[in-house]
Amino acid sequence: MIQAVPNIILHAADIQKNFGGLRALSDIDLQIEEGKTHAIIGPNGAGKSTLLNVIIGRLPPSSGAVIFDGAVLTGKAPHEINQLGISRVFQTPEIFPDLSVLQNVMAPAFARRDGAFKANMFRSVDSEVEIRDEALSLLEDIGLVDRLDHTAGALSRGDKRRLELAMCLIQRPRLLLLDEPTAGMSRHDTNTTIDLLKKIKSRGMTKVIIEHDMHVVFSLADKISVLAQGRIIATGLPQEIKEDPRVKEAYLGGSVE
Ligand SMILES: Nc1ncnc2c1ncn2[C@@H]1O[C@H](COP(=O)(O)OP(=O)(O)OP(=O)(O)O)[C@@H](O)[C@H]1O
Repeated sequence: MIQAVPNIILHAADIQKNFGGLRALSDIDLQIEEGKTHAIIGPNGAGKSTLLNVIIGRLPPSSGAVIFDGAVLTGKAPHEINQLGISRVFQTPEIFPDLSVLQNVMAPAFARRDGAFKANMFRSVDSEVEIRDEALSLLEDIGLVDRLDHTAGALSRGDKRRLELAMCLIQRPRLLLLDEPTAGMSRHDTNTTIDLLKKIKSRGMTKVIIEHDMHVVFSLADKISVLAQGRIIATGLPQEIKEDPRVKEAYLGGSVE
């Protein structure tokens, strides 16, 4: 067991990741403060998704370690990392397409309660009043409560993404990782999602968010790290990042306003 640093819930320490001859991540040292929203930004191919995949155990680092609340995650399977309290919203939503919207949100709550999914989990669904109420409240938050009995597979891509977010939230993770949570959404849906993520923040959940949309980043982030060519070139408060010449250069004239 490694000593937990106060307020730091996650520490990716000295991470390198190689794909054959390509070094995708170099000398990564990322510290995430509990209860905060930490955005990771950077140009295409900078290594953002690779870093997220290393954190959630989908990719082993070539060297270095990821520490969550004093426990080393490196070497653990993704489901073990999930059980420790880390959830991730994917770029491509991972939902149960044949189940209803409500059943999709309730399913992870049964897993949370029982420690595993069960084949008969919906048999006594009506007696699971608390789980149902929690799911309905989340569906209200994401604006899907009027479609709770629709088949999830028939939802639009943006709605599927918000559904997946509700499926993560009902697990009550301590750390939520969001990989471009508003990609492909209309401006209206993006703003609904920003409002929802602000609401979660008031509940004290820690979030790491990868995002290209600077409106989303600057609406939500307490802290921002900038990745370029596999290295963190800057970490700071949003205003510091906006004014950092290294960041402007990494975007090659692109705007971080
Ligand atoms: N499984 C893989 N095998 C080989 N190379 C990979 C693999 N995954 C990513 N890469 C390479 O690693 C580098 C970082 O990719 P990554 O997807 O992490 O970047 P990103 O910052 O998430 O990009 P984007 O913003 O476009 O999603 C890129 O050069 C990419 O081609």
